[in-house]
Amino acid sequence: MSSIISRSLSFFPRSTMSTSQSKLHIAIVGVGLVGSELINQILSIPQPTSPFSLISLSSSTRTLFNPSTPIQPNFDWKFALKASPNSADLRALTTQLQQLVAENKRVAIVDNTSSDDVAALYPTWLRAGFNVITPNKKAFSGELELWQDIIKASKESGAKFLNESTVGAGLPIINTLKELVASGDKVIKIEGVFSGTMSYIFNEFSTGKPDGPAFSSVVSIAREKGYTEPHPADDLNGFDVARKLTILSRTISAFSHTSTTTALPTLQSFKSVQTASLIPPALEGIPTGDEFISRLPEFDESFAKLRTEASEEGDVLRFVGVVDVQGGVVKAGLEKYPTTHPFATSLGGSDNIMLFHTERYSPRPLIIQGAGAGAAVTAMGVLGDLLKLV
Ligand SMILES: NC(=O)C1=CN([C@@H]2O[C@H](COP(=O)(O)OP(=O)(O)OC[C@H]3O[C@@H](n4cnc5c(N)ncnc54)[C@H](OP(=O)(O)O)[C@@H]3O)[C@@H](O)[C@H]2O)C=CC1
Ligand SMILES: N[C@@H](CC=O)C(=O)O
Ligand code: NA
Repeated sequence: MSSIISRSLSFFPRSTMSTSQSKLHIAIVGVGLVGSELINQILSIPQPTSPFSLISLSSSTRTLFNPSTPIQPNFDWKFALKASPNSADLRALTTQLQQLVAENKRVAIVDNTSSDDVAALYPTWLRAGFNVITPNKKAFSGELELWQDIIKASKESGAKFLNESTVGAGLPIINTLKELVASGDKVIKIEGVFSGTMSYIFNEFSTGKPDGPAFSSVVSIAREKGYTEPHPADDLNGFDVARKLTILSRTISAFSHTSTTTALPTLQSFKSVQTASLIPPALEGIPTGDEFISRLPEFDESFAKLRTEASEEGDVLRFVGVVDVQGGVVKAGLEKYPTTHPFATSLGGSDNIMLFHTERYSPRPLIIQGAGAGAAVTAMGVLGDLLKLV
């Protein structure tokens, strides 16, 4: 991590980074796994030269806001946030941040929640001149109108939205895709393993042998490792992959300067993606992640049967996604691959792998692979976006 930070910092002349007026004022909303790690990473940048001033933190219940005394490395922010007399109020925070913009200060708001309500505020924040940085997929993969309003608001005000960690966590997926299409390349197809959780589950569960660990036990471990969404069903129903495919499709359409993407369907939301869920019907709609995990062992036998069938054909199971621009298809589901296929041989842990087939990268695709979930790599992608702003 530190090598990435020091490499990025060396891009910026020190004289432009040190005054508090010129620093980027950061307000963080959501201090769970990713949010806490992001705070650590921001505060690990040597303070005198840091381009950032961390001025506000919000959980779902409390807020700290103090632009005159930014948060410093040894400050016990967890205790201070819990003890704060100010309840969380994003409308009030918006007004406070507007005051900073009026004083010519640069502001970025970082959403580390998975909340639709927070995501719905992005157009307001962009119009107010705040840059929006987030690993939250909701706004970019939800209703088309919100996505269109975000693009419009960013164009109107010049404030940026950056969302690298929404696909492949810290892997450089969104930035690479934007550069490919903005430079005139034409995407033919993107395919791969887009879920760290699904990757971990099937790398462990389906190795080509007829038996192995119980499905429910690998799901529990994926959750303990911090790979899953707050509710693991959001991974297992394929919606997390469908959201990522929606983000990629919309990024292609929004940042291309050619009109060669006409076959690509305009997705009304991630629900328009053809998605094959792995949730047994009896577990649909279970409200909490804990209850979901406790009921999952009831279905271990049927998952074991799928594993045995694949193994008898010399195959492994992998959950994959495709954005087929030429064929006009966007889909996600469980597939079988021979044990010699790269999806079987080269993935480990929470690895994602994405193959970009483009006019320039043809016949051999551009391939990006590495950890695609986990707090450290996700926060790094968010910090990378913040560094792009300074
Ligand atoms: N974990 C990973 O590997 C990856 C995660 N992501 C994305 O990063 C985001 C965060 O994930 P993660 O940290 O794992 O999730 P967590 O559940 O650990 O953290 C989310 C936090 O958001 C807070 N929150 C919810 N609603 C609000 C609100 N209205 N205002 C302020 N805070 C709120 C919750 O706070 P409270 O505790 O107070 O309820 C919770 O602590 C998600 O969108 C996820 O999809 C993206 C890539 C990878
Ligand atoms: N739950 C997601 C986290 C990253 O987006 C995944 O498993 O990939
Ligand atoms: Na990424």
